[in-house]
Amino acid sequence: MKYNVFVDGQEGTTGLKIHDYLSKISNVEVIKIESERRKDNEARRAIINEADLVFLCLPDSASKETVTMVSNKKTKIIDASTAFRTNDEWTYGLPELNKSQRAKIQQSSRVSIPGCHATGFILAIQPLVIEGILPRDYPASCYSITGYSGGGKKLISEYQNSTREQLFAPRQYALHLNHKHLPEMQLYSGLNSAPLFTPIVGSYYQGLAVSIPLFPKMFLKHITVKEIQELLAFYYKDEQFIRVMPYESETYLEDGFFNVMECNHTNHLDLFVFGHKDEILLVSRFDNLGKGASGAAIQNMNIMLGFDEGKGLG
Ligand SMILES: NC(=O)C1=CN([C@@H]2O[C@H](COP(=O)(O)OP(=O)(O)OC[C@H]3O[C@@H](n4cnc5c(N)ncnc54)[C@H](OP(=O)(O)O)[C@@H]3O)[C@@H](O)[C@H]2O)C=CC1
Ligand SMILES: CC(=O)N[C@@H](CCC(=O)OP(=O)(O)O)C(=O)O
Repeated sequence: MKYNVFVDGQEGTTGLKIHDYLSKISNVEVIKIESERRKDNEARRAIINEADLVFLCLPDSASKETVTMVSNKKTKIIDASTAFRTNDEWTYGLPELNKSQRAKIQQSSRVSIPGCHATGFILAIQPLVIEGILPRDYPASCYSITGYSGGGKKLISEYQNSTREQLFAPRQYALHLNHKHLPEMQLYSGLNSAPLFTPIVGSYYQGLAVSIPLFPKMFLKHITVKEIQELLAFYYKDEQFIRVMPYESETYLEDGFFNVMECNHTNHLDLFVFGHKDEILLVSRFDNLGKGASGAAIQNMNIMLGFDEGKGLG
């Protein structure tokens, strides 16, 4: 059986990458809209209601409007925007979140893809909350380094068409401490409040690493840094896309430097545990366009349509 799949936002960064993945999956038929009609609501409404599954790769406001156009009860939606991630009528598309999330995704017809920074934070921290190591009122913080493709066509164009010297240096942003991923970071980490989060964009296309400092003296239980690594490795042992690196992760550094681009062009997320008895640094590394967006969208599609979860992602 072939499924009709439509990508709304087909010419955007996330949409183009989803098309790349779809081209490797035989049992989907990709329906496209003529380029000049891609913002024509009547054309979009018709095609959306013809499709078995639609990816929305649009700004939040356009996603919200588009969802109101769906009248075919059989049409499944996967939304890449921030619009529905904490909406309880939608399922959070992070299959590795806990033992029941995959089944929820499979049964759902409305799935929201997690934010890229949020993916890295939640997957690193929530096992420690669930296992009663981190108190729910832990004052968490994290910073994230991302390639500029995370900002979509506009930021890509700024980086690729400007010679402004300041673009060569890493740039912090969201310094009002109100980044749009905070609500989902709080809700799905299990913490009582959102972390203090500072993202940094660098002068490279793709690749992301979220770093989370932890202070064991604030833990609820005594646990060594090596045991934290073992706990994460056990928690994710059956997950094909999550790799928990051995504790002596320094061997994965290059002359002492971390390579933020190592997971690029894959759907993998690598988790590292650095530190010693008084200070721990968790780092999750992945491709912002892979597990951080389009790869995650395909993984969710595979679950929703009953395909092998890694189909097209290899
Ligand atoms: N880039 C990334 O790493 C990630 C992005 N996301 C999210 O995915 C969504 C898409 O992001 P991204 O691909 O980066 O963004 P882009 O800006 O690269 O692409 C957005 C696309 O949406 C189209 N579009 C905008 N408004 C409308 C509308 N009203 N009707 C139809 N099409 C419209 C644009 O058209 P046009 O071609 O005319 O510009 C463009 O093709 C966003 O919500 C973003 O936050 C999520 C995770 C990561
Ligand atoms: C460099 C840059 O601007 N990155 C974006 C990446 C996140 C993104 O696209 O947001 P959603 O996943 O929520 O859609 C940001 O931090 O806002």
